[in-house]
Amino acid sequence: MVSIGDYYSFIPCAPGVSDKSAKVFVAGHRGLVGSAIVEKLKQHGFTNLILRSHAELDLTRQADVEAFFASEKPEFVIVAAAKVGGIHANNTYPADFIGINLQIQTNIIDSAYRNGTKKLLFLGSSCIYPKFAPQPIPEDALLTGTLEPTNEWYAIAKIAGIKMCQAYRIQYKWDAISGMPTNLYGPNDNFHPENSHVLPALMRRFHEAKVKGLKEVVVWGTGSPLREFLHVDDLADAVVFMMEKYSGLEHLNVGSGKEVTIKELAELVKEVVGFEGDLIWDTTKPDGTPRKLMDSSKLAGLGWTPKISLKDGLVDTYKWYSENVKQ
Ligand SMILES: NC(=O)C1=CN([C@@H]2O[C@H](COP(=O)(O)OP(=O)(O)OC[C@H]3O[C@@H](n4cnc5c(N)ncnc54)[C@H](OP(=O)(O)O)[C@@H]3O)[C@@H](O)[C@H]2O)C=CC1
Ligand SMILES: C[C@H]1O[C@H](OP(=O)(O)OP(=O)(O)OC[C@H]2O[C@@H](n3cnc4c(=O)[nH]c(N)nc43)[C@H](O)[C@@H]2O)[C@@H](O)[C@@H](O)C1=O
Repeated sequence: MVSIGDYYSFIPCAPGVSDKSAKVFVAGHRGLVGSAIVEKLKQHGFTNLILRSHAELDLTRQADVEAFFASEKPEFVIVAAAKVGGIHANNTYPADFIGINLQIQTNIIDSAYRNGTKKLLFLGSSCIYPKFAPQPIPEDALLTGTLEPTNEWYAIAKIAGIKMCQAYRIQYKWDAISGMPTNLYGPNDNFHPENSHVLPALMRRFHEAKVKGLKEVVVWGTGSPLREFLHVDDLADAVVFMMEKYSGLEHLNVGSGKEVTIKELAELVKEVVGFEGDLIWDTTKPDGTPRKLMDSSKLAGLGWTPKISLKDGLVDTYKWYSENVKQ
């Protein structure tokens, strides 16, 4: 039997982004993901990138976004702008995480469709899946169970983004696709002490402890949760790959396929940074989802695989941090 997904996965003459002079709008180009995508597009020879900083274009403002699309008419759009943060930020600012993300993605997706964009890629996150999803998590685990409470607001916004792309594909035969990255890291990450994700938070904390000669560093939770990490250059590579090769109703998982416990991650970051003191576990802080390893075999089946190991990626990120972040 042909499912609705199979039927609408094919749009006649759905264009991939192959013309290197095509106008490509990367929303959020100064962030971790957006900056890596811009570099990757340049490496692939794209010459006509449309970029706006947050100060130049506030994507939560519907009228401004509509005016921008009406005047620029980008042919391809990659949505890497969002309100993003780690477990503490998600848990502390639920209104921002649901409200800002719904506004940004809705404004961009609708304006892109109405102004003739040929293809749009929306980025979600592995937190869209139920807290106790089967592992590794297949795409069809979406909406099969209760979400992790620390990030349900953000997850609901991201699920709405996937569904909006699907609805526009079904109703308008428009080529909107979605990619769900696992936990990302790399140059240009957010190293805020409380609001960032675990990897940049620990890199900064270990680095500062090394510089100050401290004997101990506090790490949140029990250390037992498992996380899958992907270097942002691999994610950027997958994004360009999907823009060129994928046109389908279903969102695609983008992961490394490798998981570590937070304790193992902390030991690895400690080693790369060269901090020699002890780890103290603050179990008053939440662990979040116990495990979220994604099944990325659909993307692998199309021919994409990650290349950067966690160790190499950490060394690369710490080099960038040492050279670029004010001490
Ligand atoms: N980092 C991760 O581990 C993961 C990220 N993702 C997804 O990847 C995407 C990018 O995340 P990431 O690069 O990490 O996030 P960042 O916070 O590094 O970058 C987000 C970018 O969006 C911009 N932005 C935010 N709000 C607005 C606004 N109202 N108007 C214009 N620009 C705005 C930010 O600009 P400014 O800083 O000036 O506000 C920033 O440049 C998101 O969709 C996220 O959900 C998915 C899985 C994991
Ligand atoms: C990408 C993903 O990121 C978020 O989910 P998360 O994976 O739980 O994110 P996290 O990186 O903040 O934490 C991972 C683990 O690490 C532990 N942990 C230890 N020490 C620190 C620490 O110092 N900071 C942080 N942030 N976590 C720490 C922490 O307690 C947790 O067990 C979502 O909200 C959502 O944004 C999303 O989609």
